[in-house]
Amino acid sequence: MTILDGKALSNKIKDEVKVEVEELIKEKHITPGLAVILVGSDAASATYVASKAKSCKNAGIYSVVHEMPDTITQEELLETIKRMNENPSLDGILVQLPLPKHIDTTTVLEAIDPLKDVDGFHPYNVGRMVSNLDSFLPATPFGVMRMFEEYGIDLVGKNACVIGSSDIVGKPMASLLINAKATVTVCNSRTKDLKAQTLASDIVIIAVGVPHLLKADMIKEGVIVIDVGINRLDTGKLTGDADFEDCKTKSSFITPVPGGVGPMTIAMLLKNTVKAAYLRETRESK
Ligand SMILES: Nc1nc(=O)c2c([nH]1)NC[C@@H]1CN(c3ccc(C(=O)N[C@@H](CCC(=O)O)C(=O)O)cc3)C=[N+]21
Repeated sequence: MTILDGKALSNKIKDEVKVEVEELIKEKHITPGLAVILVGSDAASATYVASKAKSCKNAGIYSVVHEMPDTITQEELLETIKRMNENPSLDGILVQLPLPKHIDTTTVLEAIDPLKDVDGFHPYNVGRMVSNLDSFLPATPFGVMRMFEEYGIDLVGKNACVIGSSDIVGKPMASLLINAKATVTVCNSRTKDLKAQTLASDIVIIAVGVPHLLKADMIKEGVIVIDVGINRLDTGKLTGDADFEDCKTKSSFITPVPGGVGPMTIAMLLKNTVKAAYLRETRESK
């Protein structure tokens, strides 16, 4: 059994990004810039945003966190995005999710310039991703794919089960696996026999937000378990959607929580920001 060490791998990627940023500065005189919009005062969101800002700073990426109260109107938010779209020194724009209920998330995400869409949530990038064209890839599934690559995990012909069909994780994850020639099943809360699906799978990727949903009796010997869940228990401890101690007894590879997929998400966001900075000249000639 091998633990997929997302923490260590994310540090390696962050070092790569640092070098890429130095090159951009030296050769093109561009310092990559990321704008993060944070609406409201959710504690978890604020923590993630602070962590993103810190990682940017360490990598030499300029970042601004634009905080807005949850009383803001949708129009004010759209106006802010428009200004950021037009600001040439901001290469990436990220609107931290979830947004307050009175704001329509789709409208907001569609307002971001697709060439600055470092989250890869704009329909333009979603469409390109599904069509296997070059695009910004959503950071979490992108990070999972990078983990497979680094640990030499071959996806061709594998049965992969994605549990959870969100726009942010499940759907893009399924797309990337399909493009990698895996055979993909996507399950959701209405799936009739989840255990039948997981037992038939070589790879199980779970992203549902239910602590310890995946147990050893649901997986076959030698399975690869990717746990995207991050749940804070009453004790304050973080735990995943898989019962790690139980599932590891049958897994060939498994990600821990914390220290698995989470840190990869931030590393791939930095990668996407560098990619956006390389597009700066393309944007300006449009
Ligand atoms: N527009 C947008 N883009 C996002 O990418 C986005 C978002 N909204 N909203 C919230 C989710 C969540 N997310 C995480 C990033 C890092 C960790 C991470 O680094 N987790 C650490 C632990 C962190 C801790 O100790 O709390 C770990 O798993 O080891 C987790 C979760 C990005 N998200």
